[in-house]
Amino acid sequence: MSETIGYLGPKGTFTKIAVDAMFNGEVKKGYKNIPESIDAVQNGEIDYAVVPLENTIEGTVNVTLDYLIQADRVKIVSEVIVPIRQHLMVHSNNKTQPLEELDVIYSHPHAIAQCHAFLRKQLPAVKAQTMTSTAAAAEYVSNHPEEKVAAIANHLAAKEYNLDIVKKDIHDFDNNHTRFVVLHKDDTALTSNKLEEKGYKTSITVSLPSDRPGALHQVLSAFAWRNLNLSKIESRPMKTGLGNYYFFIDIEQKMDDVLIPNAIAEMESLGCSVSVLGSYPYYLHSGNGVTLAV
Ligand SMILES: O=C(O)C(=O)Cc1ccccc1
Repeated sequence: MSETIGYLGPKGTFTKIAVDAMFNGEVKKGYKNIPESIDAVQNGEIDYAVVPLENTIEGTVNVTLDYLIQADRVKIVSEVIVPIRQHLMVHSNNKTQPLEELDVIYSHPHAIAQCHAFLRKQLPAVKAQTMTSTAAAAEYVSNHPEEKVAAIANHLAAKEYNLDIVKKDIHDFDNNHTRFVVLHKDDTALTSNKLEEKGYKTSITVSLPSDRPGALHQVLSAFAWRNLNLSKIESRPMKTGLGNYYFFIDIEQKMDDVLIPNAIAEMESLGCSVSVLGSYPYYLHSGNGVTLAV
């Protein structure tokens, strides 16, 4: 039986680009939001979910990180980094309308944030309003030719919803990439037969004991003296009170039998709670097919 892959839908999202980079002929199912796709893996309704974790311009996708920290029954099994190009698009009936006359520009909050300077400098009077995804914004614009609206989305969404790109590459910084992770119910790493492996990461969460001075320093030294390279450390509120945090940590190395388990044992002996979210290969999507013929 074919496997099912869940993603933030509808068709034409950046998450769908990540899905297509990692998977082939499997069944693909779009969800209205990221938590729904993570729940679907946890319930066994689908086999894998692909979710955005962080972006070079806008940083962490908090909803994904918070959900991953709480979702104890899913593991990260793979990662793909995708180049992101944001374009402004309108219904073809409105392609000659001056952009200053737009009432609303719709998109996903992360996409709006990635184009913040463009919107503020070039279209300061136009309202930016969030939608559940960039493709949902494109779909709305396609269904409302009578409204003075535009969407920020990718070239596939423009194609899928028959929209005209009126301004391309409106993201504020050229180096715009998003890191997507693949979630699964068990921790078997998922390798790609299409992309070249760039390396391996192990992701963990750590919560500190409440009243131990220097605990974070000691946690970091457990990695430092073992020469374990960290590529991300981010704190997120535990939601139990001000000052209580989880730390999400990426170690730039595959889980081994000695170094990482011993670092975890050292942190636990300090009174920390540690859980391993996954040890997985990561890939870079070349952006093939992302060039625009406009
Ligand atoms: O809305 C989308 O297309 C998504 O997949 C979420 C997202 C938004 C902006 C950059 C990367 C991912």
